[in-house]
Amino acid sequence: MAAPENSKIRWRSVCIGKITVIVCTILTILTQKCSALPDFPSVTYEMMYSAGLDAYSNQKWSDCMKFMSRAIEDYHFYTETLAECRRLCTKANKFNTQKPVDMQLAIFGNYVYKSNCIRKCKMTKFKTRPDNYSAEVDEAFENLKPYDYYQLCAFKIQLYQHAAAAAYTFLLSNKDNEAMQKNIHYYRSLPQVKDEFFVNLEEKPYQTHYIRAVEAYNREDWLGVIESMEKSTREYFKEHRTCRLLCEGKVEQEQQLDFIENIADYFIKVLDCKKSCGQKLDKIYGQFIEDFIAGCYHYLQFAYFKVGEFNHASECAGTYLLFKPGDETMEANKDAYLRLKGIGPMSFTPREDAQKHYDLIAFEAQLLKYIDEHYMFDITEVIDDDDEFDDLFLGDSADELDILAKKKHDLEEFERAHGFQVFAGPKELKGKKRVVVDGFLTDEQCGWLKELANIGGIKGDGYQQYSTPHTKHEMYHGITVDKAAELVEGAKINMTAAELYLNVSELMRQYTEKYLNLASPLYFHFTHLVCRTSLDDGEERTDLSHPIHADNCIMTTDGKCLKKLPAFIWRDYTGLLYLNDNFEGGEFFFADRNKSMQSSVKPKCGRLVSFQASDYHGVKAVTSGQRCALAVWFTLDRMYQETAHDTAFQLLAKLRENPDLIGQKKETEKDDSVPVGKTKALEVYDDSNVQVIATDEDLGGPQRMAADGLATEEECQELCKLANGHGKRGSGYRGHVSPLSTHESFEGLDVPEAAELVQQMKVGVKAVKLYLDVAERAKEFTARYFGLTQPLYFDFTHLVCRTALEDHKSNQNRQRKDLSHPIHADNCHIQQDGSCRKKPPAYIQRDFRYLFSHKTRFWARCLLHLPRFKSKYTKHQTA
Ligand SMILES: O=C(O)CCC(=O)C(=O)O
Ligand SMILES: [Fe+2]
Repeated sequence: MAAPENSKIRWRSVCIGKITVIVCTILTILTQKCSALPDFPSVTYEMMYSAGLDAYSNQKWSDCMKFMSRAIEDYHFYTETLAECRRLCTKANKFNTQKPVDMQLAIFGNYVYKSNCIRKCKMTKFKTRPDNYSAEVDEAFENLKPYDYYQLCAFKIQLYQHAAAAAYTFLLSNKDNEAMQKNIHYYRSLPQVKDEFFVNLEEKPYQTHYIRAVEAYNREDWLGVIESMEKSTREYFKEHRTCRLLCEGKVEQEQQLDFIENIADYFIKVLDCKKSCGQKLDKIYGQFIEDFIAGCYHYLQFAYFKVGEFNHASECAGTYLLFKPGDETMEANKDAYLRLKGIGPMSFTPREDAQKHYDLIAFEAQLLKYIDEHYMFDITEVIDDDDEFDDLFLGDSADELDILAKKKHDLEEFERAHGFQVFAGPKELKGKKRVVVDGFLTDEQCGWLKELANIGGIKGDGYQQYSTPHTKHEMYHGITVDKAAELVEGAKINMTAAELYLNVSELMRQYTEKYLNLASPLYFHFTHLVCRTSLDDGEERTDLSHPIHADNCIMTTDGKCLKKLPAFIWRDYTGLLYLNDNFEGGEFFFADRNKSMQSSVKPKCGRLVSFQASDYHGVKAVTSGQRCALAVWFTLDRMYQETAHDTAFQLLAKLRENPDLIGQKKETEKDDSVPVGKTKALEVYDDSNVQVIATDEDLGGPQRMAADGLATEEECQELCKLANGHGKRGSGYRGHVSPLSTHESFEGLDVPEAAELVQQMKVGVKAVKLYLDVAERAKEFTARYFGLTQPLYFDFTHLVCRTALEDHKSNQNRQRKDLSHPIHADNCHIQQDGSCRKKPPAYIQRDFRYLFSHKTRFWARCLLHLPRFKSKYTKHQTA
């Protein structure tokens, strides 16, 4: 059998730089004089541990033992004293929080006072002792590492009793440590090692008493049980308090945070630590005991019963039930006690200390649950914070309650007027702000919309033009509301169907807004009538029609909802209106962050389901037939509202006024409106030399990109020639020669000016066509790169050159401190506080901007100030 070894074979010095010098001096003192700690108040467990490690590596076994045991002793002294100071100061309050001018002020005032109290206490107890320990050393002590060294050093000098006890102590806290298991085994095999050598040197009083109580119980010594178990519970609460107080230590802070955020983050870490106290303490012989403290009262009630002290027995039964409500055995005992004389319901009032302990743990658990569900550890993570704001701002004054009642009444009126019936709410659907309402469409209306989708639907789910975007077993096709209006214009569908599409989506919007009781309006972000058609009817499938996802964030593998692009982070609510039920599968369902199903909704004609876009949801496989739905995503941000409704509305109004126009438009013209992503121009890029050289990450912000190769060298030269030869000074800046920097002149040529040049025969048509082509390329590439499914429009196109002025060509020029173009945004005015106001005279309609650049040999930098595009975002993450 192998001789004992240190559980961590590789030696790693934990010598702490700053203190090594001191340690060397102390070493000498300590090795000579192992006197009581107060003689050396400034010698800390950290120093002694370090000295012990030195002794260990120098094979000074006896010194190693001495230092390790002194280190352990000091660690106990230090932590107990620290807990004691914190305990003594818990009640140190100076400011009255009962009648405060400002509650927060009073609370923090008291913290200042408490902090002083703790500092004074530490000064008194620790005197000049340093109060700075490395997290690494503290962790070693928490894990009883010093016992590991101690056992090996003791073994080396054949102090088996010490070695066995230390090894055993270490093992109780490190059950899976194989090296120590082997050591214990070895020690046990030695003839000189007796069973009683294996003692737990870290046994706490509550554990000692508990063990005694159980032994007494086994002997049926009921008085013995009572005596020891009473002590055990008292000591347990004490130990628990100490453990919790020790959690109020230093916390590593990864980020620089605001005051309140800092406090909250700190508090959560402390709370997490406190929660672990139960796990840490509820152990006997290193074995975790479920419901430890409740179990103590079980023993007690039984022992009291045995000695005929029924009042105490009832009290302990009541205390047990506090921790384990509804426990059958104890309820039966309770019934039996109640039949005894002198025992009434009040006899079961839980013990005061137990009740206090319970209340604290329960409240902390509640807080932690809240934190778990709502706290944004990562600010990119989505939380359901709307309710909290509602809660915060909605007091319970009579006025506010009146408003609420009125809103509820309005909603009910709205439902009645339209014949809507709420089928399920938050309770059934297992999530707030979720609702299923029936009665939005008649069967006939569902038929029209379904037909509309089948006549005019475009392949894909509205975001990608693949016919099978989510599963290869189903085909998707859909139509937007503006396209539906175009179908009317092309005499492909009748007006009624398109009007219905427009109107029912508006009704969905209104209902969702009312149901959610929103203070600000909801806007359409994307409206899509979409069908999923099973491609292999009746086949066994394990996949989903739509995998679990959220509509406005990226679901991470650990279930977080990251509000980051490319998700549609501006989407706030989703409404799905179903059109049919004559298919198999296709149930909609809500899921939790572990992807477990919470509730499901069976689609049927006229059934609406509305929910928060951050809720996880999915669609079960459509195993046969076709499932159609009108899906609408709403946003609270007007900036993101789609134009499709306005376009459809206007076109339908025009067609109603001039029915002759219906069927007039030629097919070919219509083809231009195929969503971006499928145009010919774009397909060209698939094999072109365009290369994205920087993405949003490289460029430090979302929706940014830089690409090379959109024009060839010759094309660039050609464009520069056009700009240099014909650009107008100050073009675009009311003729100011140097509008942006006095060190540069600025020439530009917009598209009409370029066209005019052709007319005047100043330049050839080829050069201007190139100008237009390059602009078009950049526009298409932009749209494709950002996955836009609606066209971008040119707002302004400008071919410009900035030329360093002659006088600044010298060295002086290189030292210029100004910018060629001061920092600005293209569609808003930057305010002093850094925010950007989207208000005229800024070009608020501009959404994307592209610049083409070419450095010439001269001191000029030519730019094709490309379109400042107008767009609407209609991109979707692939679920
Ligand atoms: O059709 C449905 O029931 C849900 C579709 C969906 O979740 C989506 O398109 O994002
Ligand atoms: Fe969805």
